[in-house]
Amino acid sequence: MTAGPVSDHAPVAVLIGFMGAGKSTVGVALADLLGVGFCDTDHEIVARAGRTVAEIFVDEGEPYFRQFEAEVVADVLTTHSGVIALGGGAVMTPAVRAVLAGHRVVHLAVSPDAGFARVRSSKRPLLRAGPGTGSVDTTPEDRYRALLAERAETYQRVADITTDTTGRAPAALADEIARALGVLPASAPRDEGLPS
Ligand SMILES: Nc1ncnc2c1ncn2[C@@H]1O[C@H](COP(=O)(O)OP(=O)(O)O)[C@@H](O)[C@H]1O
Ligand SMILES: O=C(O)C1=C[C@@H](OP(=O)(O)O)[C@@H](O)[C@H](O)C1
Ligand SMILES: [Mg+2]
Repeated sequence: MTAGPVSDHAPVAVLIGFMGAGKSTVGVALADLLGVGFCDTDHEIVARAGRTVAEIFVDEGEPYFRQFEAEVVADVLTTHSGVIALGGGAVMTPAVRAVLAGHRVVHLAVSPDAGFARVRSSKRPLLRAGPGTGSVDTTPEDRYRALLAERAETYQRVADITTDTTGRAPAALADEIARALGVLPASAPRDEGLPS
């Protein structure tokens, strides 16, 4: 992936990574820290479709969701200059990887144990069994672990920066990402305890 933004209006950062890594949560913290807007592509999909992500998966199937998602990602990358959080599967679509070229892409990683603990009670369709969702022969935890293992290399390859979120607070992660991107506002407090 090429380093550096593709245009003056490019988003400050695009967060990728698996379900439960904290993209939506850390994205809000990072946008607040930088005083910029935040866009979550899943929220944008829900707003445009008038249905939840789970409803789209069940009613239309995953390929339809991925096509819709790719269109929304391509759109917000050209219109949104703040922080963007993608859904966990977005970068598995080749068209999404293509439009991410030249953007500042940050991979939020998470261990399988910590990530699954964060999402086990949620409504994420790929962790449920049924039409358009996961296999009925496996548990949600099996599906979580298998999908994470399947996607890990792609997240790593697409990102400019990777940070492990396991056991770390969203605010600390936002601070670290802003520093890594070199976009921390001048007024932000410096790290405490560093030698002067
Ligand atoms: N760094 C973190 N530490 C602990 N819990 C977190 C952290 N980041 C997110 N969470 C929690 O994990 C769940 C999933 O977070 P979310 O931001 O929706 O992840 P993603 O968008 O990557 O799927 C939420 O309940 C959120 O509060
Ligand atoms: O990993 C995935 O394929 C998905 C992740 C979800 O977003 P989060 O990663 O924000 O949970 C959401 O887009 C959908 O349920 C599919
Ligand atoms: Mg999310």
